[in-house]
Amino acid sequence: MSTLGNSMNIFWQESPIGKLERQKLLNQKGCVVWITGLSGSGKSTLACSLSRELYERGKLSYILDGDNLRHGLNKDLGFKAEDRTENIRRVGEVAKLFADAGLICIASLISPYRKDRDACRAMLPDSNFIEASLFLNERDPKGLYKLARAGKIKGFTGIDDPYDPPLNCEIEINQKDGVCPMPSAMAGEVVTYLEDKGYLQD
Ligand SMILES: Nc1ncnc2c1ncn2[C@@H]1O[C@H](COP(=O)(O)OS(=O)(=O)O)[C@@H](OP(=O)(O)O)[C@H]1O
Ligand SMILES: Nc1ncnc2c1ncn2[C@@H]1O[C@H](COP(=O)(O)OP(=O)(O)O)[C@@H](O)[C@H]1O
Repeated sequence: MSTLGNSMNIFWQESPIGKLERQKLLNQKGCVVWITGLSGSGKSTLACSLSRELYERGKLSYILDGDNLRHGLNKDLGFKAEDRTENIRRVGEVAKLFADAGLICIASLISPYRKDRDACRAMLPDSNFIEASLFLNERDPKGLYKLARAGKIKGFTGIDDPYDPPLNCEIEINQKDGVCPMPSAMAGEVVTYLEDKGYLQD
């Protein structure tokens, strides 16, 4: 019996089927690929391309996209620092459940604060948290940078709200000779990492 946060008298309920059995069923290892980067840096594009590539190899993944989660689970949160921190904490907890289910969970969020990403990493066992960082040219398909620069959006990441780049991430995707890699090439980098580390078999 324990007391956690605001909950008292709570008990951990064991499941009859464990992570190892689920992984065997799926012939893969559960993990979290956490994609971080500025708005418009290509996070969703990489997440989608990676999910499709894994599907084509018979591997089950699920995307947790920041924008999408703010339509439901996180719709009570805004963009002030404590809301972003709570956003990342919740997504970290959900990602942990997906990884425990045996899936390759792809989280794509700006996740601007290093301490919040590190807290998610600490939730996952056995280095199952793979941080992929995007350093690509800024794009503005939604017109948000234009609005932020005009002062019409306050606290926009990279304009008047901070972004802490990772110091030691597992995968770094950069421009090559000033050219942005194709989405399939970005996904390929991540797939190669997962393959080399043994995540694509049980
Ligand atoms: N102030 C401000 N700063 C940054 N981004 C903003 C802001 N307001 C709205 N948006 C839109 O919200 C998307 C980012 O949501 P996230 O949940 O990934 O953000 S965070 O991780 O909590 O910082 C982000 O989506 P992406 O462009 O896909 O990153 C924007 O569309
Ligand atoms: N590797 C890429 N090559 C060319 N265009 C890209 C690439 N990655 C993203 N884009 C384009 O850049 C824009 C922003 O990408 P998106 O994935 O929505 O970024 P984010 O999720 O980080 O906001 C989109 O218009 C997308 O089509």
